[in-house]
Amino acid sequence: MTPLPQAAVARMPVYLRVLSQLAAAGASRVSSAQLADSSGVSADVLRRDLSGLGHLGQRGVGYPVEVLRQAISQALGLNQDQSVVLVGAGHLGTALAGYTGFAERGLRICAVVDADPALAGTACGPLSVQPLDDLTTVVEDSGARLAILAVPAAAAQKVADLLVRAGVQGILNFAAVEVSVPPGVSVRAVDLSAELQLLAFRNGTAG
Ligand SMILES: NC(=O)c1ccc[n+]([C@@H]2O[C@H](COP(=O)([O-])OP(=O)(O)OC[C@H]3O[C@@H](n4cnc5c(N)ncnc54)[C@H](O)[C@@H]3O)[C@@H](O)[C@H]2O)c1
Repeated sequence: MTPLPQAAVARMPVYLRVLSQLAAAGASRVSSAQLADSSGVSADVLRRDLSGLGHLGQRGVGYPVEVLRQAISQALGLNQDQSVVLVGAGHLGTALAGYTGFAERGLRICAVVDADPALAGTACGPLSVQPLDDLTTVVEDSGARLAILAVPAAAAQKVADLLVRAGVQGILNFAAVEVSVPPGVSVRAVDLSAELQLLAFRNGTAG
């Protein structure tokens, strides 16, 4: 099967979330119109995206919810749990470590690392904080290929470098600074302030 286009991959988690909600509500089939509507895309875009997964839908009958959910999970590599190392056990890190919703999406925070010696060995969600000196071993031993950066901006690049050297290939960066990574490693930045500013602008509430 040809690889999915990047734009389609970016929309897959949204389809997956809607399908999970439908499955939880007991639905066994969904029409492309309904799935498209709930996902905020056009039916054409949805059909094109899902055609990359094989022939799963039937005209007039729709898609089988569970089969489609499995196919998307497999395409995203989520049918086997993805281990994620979390760096930074502060306010944000603690909230993320305690979030139970990751597991439902095939993601598992397997370790929490922090530079503050006072935090080493303390609880962060269900995990115990490990010292920064152990970061390389933690990544190597867990086999984690994903990491979350929840450290101050000033520390982000240094931690990203350590993570990449240890084998991490994807970083979700919450720090308000751009981090550079070598080719083959991906970074996605989360900036809630920017999202809120965008909403304020769109709603005309800015100024
Ligand atoms: N993107 C967003 O929308 C968003 C929202 C909230 C916070 N943030 C950012 O997330 C980061 C964390 O925020 P917070 O409120 O949890 O801060 P915090 O100060 O509560 O926690 C930061 C933690 O990082 C640890 N740390 C510092 N240097 C480190 C290093 N080199 N290696 C490992 N750990 C290190 C500290 O010991 C501390 O426990 C900050 O950069 C903040 O600006 C972003």
